[in-house]
Amino acid sequence: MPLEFELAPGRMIGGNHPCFIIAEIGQNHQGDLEIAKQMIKKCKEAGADCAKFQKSELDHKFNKAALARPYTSKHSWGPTYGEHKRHLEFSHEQYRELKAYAEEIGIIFAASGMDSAAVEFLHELDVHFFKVGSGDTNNLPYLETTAKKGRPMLISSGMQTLETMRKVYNTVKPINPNFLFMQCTSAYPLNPEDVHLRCIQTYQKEFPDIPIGYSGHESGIAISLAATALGAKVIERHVTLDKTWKGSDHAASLDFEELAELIRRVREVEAAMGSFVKDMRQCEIACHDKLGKSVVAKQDIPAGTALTMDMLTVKVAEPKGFPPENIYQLVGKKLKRALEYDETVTGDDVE
Ligand SMILES: CC(=O)N[C@H](C=O)[C@@H](O)[C@H](O)[C@H](O)COP(=O)(O)O
Ligand SMILES: C=C(OP(=O)(O)O)C(=O)O
Repeated sequence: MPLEFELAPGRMIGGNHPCFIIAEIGQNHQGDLEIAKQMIKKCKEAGADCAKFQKSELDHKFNKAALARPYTSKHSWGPTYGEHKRHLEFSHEQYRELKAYAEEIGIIFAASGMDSAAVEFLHELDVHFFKVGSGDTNNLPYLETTAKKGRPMLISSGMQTLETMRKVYNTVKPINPNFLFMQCTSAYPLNPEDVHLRCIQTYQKEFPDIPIGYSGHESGIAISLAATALGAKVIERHVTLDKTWKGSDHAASLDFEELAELIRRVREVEAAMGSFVKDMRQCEIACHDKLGKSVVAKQDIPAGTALTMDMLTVKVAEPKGFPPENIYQLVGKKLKRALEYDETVTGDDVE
């Protein structure tokens, strides 16, 4: 059985617990603390379980040459990648303020630690769990030190192979049993044909003792709902105040109306998943009473006749009678009483 575990105080995930919805603010705050707070508030109002950021310690996440790389994209906040990232990076003090604000308005605060130093800071910050972004999923030393902190881990899987995910499982599992994998394809925005929802099922088969989630970078909500129907226990989606703003992730994000709609629909899909057992449901009885069919006489049939199929038909009948799924059991049975054309046949009418 897939594991259930407590992701945050009082909030279990996995099993039949409600899907945990992470609104990924990421770096869509444009480097502006007030925008970040406004977004946390909107995450809460939309009904998300968690508002999430990305914390990097830039000298740990990137080497010097990567920081010096020119970044000429229209989404760039500086001439080099380092300057771009520095513009988007909140300080420790600002993180403390954001976490306090999230707690004040009653939404779980989280951030992915984008390198081991960031994880160290988030651990000090006392986040409830660690999100491992796809960039660190094959970073085995990072996984080991993060797992040893003893907090639950949500491990994304963009840019990875199944072989690598097996290594990740074998690295984390012996240290920390409370983790899950999230299907993810790291492209922004993500085309439907690149989503590969079936990998959710691959993970469920390969790693049957952990819950599976979905981190999506597509547009719209349909694919995340399908992921829920396939059993995703955590859904993470980027959110934005404006999809047209500068920044690599805005176009692949949900606005807050879409986020609210996603959450409503996720709850609807969860309610609809129901039982593996097929049966007539209580709520179907009224329809069955009105439109359920019975066996009726296709002709006048004298008492004592041995029934044949050509004497019988199936109709919505009053009163209800013999169930059509058992009609062949009537063949050869003797009638105890005469039946008129169109009369309901009941079990009591035959010997
Ligand atoms: C793989 C990964 O980390 N992906 C993150 C999570 O989805 C993204 O938010 C990136 O941080 C973002 O797309 C980077 O954009 P730029 O390079 O413009 O800062
Ligand atoms: C990169 C991240 O997530 P994902 O890989 O799930 O998109 C993240 O959480 O920072």
